[in-house]
Amino acid sequence: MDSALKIGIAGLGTVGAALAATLAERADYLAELCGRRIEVTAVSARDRNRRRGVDLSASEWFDDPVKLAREAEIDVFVELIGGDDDPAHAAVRTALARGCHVVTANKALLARHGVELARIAEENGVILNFEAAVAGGIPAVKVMRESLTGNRVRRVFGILNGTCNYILTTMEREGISFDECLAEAQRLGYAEADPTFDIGGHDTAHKLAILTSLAFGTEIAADDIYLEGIENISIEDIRAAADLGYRIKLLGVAQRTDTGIEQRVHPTMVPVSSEIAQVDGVTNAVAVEADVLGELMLSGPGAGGEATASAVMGDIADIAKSRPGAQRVPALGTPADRLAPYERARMRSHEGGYFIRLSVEDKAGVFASIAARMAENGISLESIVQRSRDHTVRARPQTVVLVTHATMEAAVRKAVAAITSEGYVLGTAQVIRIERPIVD
Ligand SMILES: NC(=O)c1ccc[n+]([C@@H]2O[C@H](COP(=O)([O-])OP(=O)(O)OC[C@H]3O[C@@H](n4cnc5c(N)ncnc54)[C@H](O)[C@@H]3O)[C@@H](O)[C@H]2O)c1
Ligand SMILES: N[C@@H](CCO)C(=O)O
Ligand code: NA
Repeated sequence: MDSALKIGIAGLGTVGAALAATLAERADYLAELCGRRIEVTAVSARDRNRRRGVDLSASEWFDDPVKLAREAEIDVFVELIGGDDDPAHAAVRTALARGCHVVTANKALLARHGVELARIAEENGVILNFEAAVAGGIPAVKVMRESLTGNRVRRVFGILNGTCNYILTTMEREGISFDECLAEAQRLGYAEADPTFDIGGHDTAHKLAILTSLAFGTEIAADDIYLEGIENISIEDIRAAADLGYRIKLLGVAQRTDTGIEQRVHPTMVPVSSEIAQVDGVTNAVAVEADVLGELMLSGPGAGGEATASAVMGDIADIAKSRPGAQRVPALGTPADRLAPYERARMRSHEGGYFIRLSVEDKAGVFASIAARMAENGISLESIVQRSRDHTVRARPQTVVLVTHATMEAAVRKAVAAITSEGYVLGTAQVIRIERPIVD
């Protein structure tokens, strides 16, 4: 048997503790599979005394993860701290620069510094693996990076945040409030340390930026992704969507257009009959349209300690099995210095269907006025429905729900602004884009 692969784990929270426990529990099995033992020889976390359900007494303790990355006697540095800044950034750079392989689950770090880190890995002939950073336990990175090479991708999209999907599903199924659902997602270990990253869509944007680079061979461009979170999705929206045969999902979508690559994250309506609409709870999905392969959808556990530890363990085992020398394929699929510049398509040019929910005063002419403003902006309507709880009583406010045929984002914005300026709209118009699913 070859000499043991020594690993240092920085971050012993939900994922780090689950990883350490999993590696310990199946040490012999992994040794058999990899031809060498995987030993955790160094660890770092904030609280040395916290109970983590695994015996780490044989590992050297470092209070400073950067010191661990710089000085520990390790072959692989596993970064499970989180955040796009130091110490995670400094620790990963330090480890790569000194010739250690790196495995990370940190999508925020990769979205901001991924190209730089891939370059340092290539310069030093070491491996940078990050399967857990996109869609948790689903093998999405490897598929995009390796299995689809040679295809031209037209669109890649998915449910990339387990916390949001858990909230939306649980609100619909169990009628529990948004805040209660979020608290439960936090308790289950799905949410980020700061959950506004989840519900505000930032976490989905980080993962989308990485997926876009892998899918289109471009630099990672996380800034300025069009972003809307799920904070404003109410149970009324979920019910109105259901009445029309749709479910609401937070999707990250990247697609090639005539003017560049469109990247957007927003609540999206998908037909209830589609495969992606059935992806419930913490489950994630990644869907791809590729020219040789056709259509593909992967789904599976997207967050949580064990699911994420599974992806990290696979990345470590890949390194244990690899022969000395450089990575089989570059971290981002394309060598860092050959990544194409990212050309962003403007969101105003986005074309698709829209769901619009308006709360309006109950007075004569409103319905006709709404229809007229839509027509003036060249928007053709699939349906326009006035929803009133009691048709025998003139109740106010009234709800009007519109579904458009494919139209331009700019036209929808103009029409909604025109309707709002008429003075009969109460509150803010709710606009949710409709996505064509990959498998109906
Ligand atoms: N929880 C999930 O389901 C999940 C899934 C995929 C990816 N991730 C990613 O994995 C990483 C870890 O997530 P988590 O949920 O385990 O987070 P966590 O907050 O539970 O754990 C973070 C760990 O890092 C340690 N840490 C933080 N700052 C430190 C510092 N300055 N020095 C030393 N240690 C420090 C903490 O002590 C803790 O042990 C993040 O990048 C996260 O985005 C998490
Ligand atoms: N907070 C993330 C963890 C997995 O990346 C989520 O809920 O999907
Ligand atoms: Na993954």
